Amino acid sequence: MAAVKKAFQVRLPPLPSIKDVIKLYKLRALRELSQNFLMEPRLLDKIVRAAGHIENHVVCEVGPGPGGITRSIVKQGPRKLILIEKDPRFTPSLELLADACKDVVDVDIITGDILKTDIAHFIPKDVKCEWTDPPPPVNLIGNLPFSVSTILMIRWLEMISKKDGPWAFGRTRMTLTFQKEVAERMAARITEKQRCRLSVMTQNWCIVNYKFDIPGSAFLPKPEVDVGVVTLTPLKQPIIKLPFKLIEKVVRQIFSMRQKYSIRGAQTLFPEEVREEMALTMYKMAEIDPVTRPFQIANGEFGRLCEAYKEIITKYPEFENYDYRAAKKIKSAGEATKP
Ligand SMILES: C[S@@+](CC[C@H](N)C(=O)[O-])C[C@H]1O[C@@H](n2cnc3c(N)ncnc32)[C@H](O)[C@@H]1O
Repeated sequence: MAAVKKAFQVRLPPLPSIKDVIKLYKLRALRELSQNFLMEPRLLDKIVRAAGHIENHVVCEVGPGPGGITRSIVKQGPRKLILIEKDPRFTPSLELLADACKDVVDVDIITGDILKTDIAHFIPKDVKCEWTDPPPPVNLIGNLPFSVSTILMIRWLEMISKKDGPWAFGRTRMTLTFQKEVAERMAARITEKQRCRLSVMTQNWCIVNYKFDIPGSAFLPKPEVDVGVVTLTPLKQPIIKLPFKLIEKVVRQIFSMRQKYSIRGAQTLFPEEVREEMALTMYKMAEIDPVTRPFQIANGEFGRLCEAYKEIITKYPEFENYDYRAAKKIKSAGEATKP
């Protein structure tokens, strides 16, 4: 099948509709793989448009499923398409599409788990840009499976912090869908209801742009929640310039008691005997009011708290590996075995 490339749109030869593809290959949606298919071409195009200019770009799509978004991507004339799909039942329909556009787009179909796939391996080396340059001609796009979206985002943020994987090529942009609540958390600013660990972590490395909502009714089968479309562009400089794991630990513990004074969460960074004293020192060094609630702390203020924590653990290295949850488990196991 020959595909014709126009100025800004690739016209594909006629293909069966996504609905027919699902019927043809008997693709009953699997709940365990968070399969909710988007059928409406207008919405599929809208997601891809949110990614901005992708003509001649290398595009990696996560979870293409029957290929609805994939078709919209192809129409924009990317140079190369990398499709990562865990469910092998979709391979024939993706191969059908790859064959239909083989004259204009080079398509790699990878049947595998996004959490175990080294995307960078499939990205041509010549797209590499400097970190401070505008983003490289590489885009990650996906109507993500709900079951992996948050884990994936945290992993990708760690890769961004290390300029690793798809970010070894520069500030690779992402256009992704999340459960509406998760998307709102990622974008939540100081004092907003959804503000949480994910807000601080995401905003520390990326500009988060909440684009639009998609109602659950647009998917087949209909999920119980609506969906939010978000674009993420890595920042040239993170707000907190410290190692990912240190920031994650401080932010996680501070948000562990969301409704309490934030110092209560910060105390859990230290062993019981020194907890109150050390957390107070940390707050004094950072010049943060201990009675502030976690969602009232700005990203830059979290930065000062992380710097203060780093100074404390440099002075007292014995606190560095303190793990509140593990210590609590050991304590309660000890109490359970007491006569
Ligand atoms: C919400 S559906 C989206 C399907 C399609 N892109 C659409 O918009 O209609 C999520 C897709 O991700 C796939 N998937 C689930 N877990 C995955 C994983 N760990 N790695 C790669 N793909 C995965 C599912 O099989 C499914 O095709």
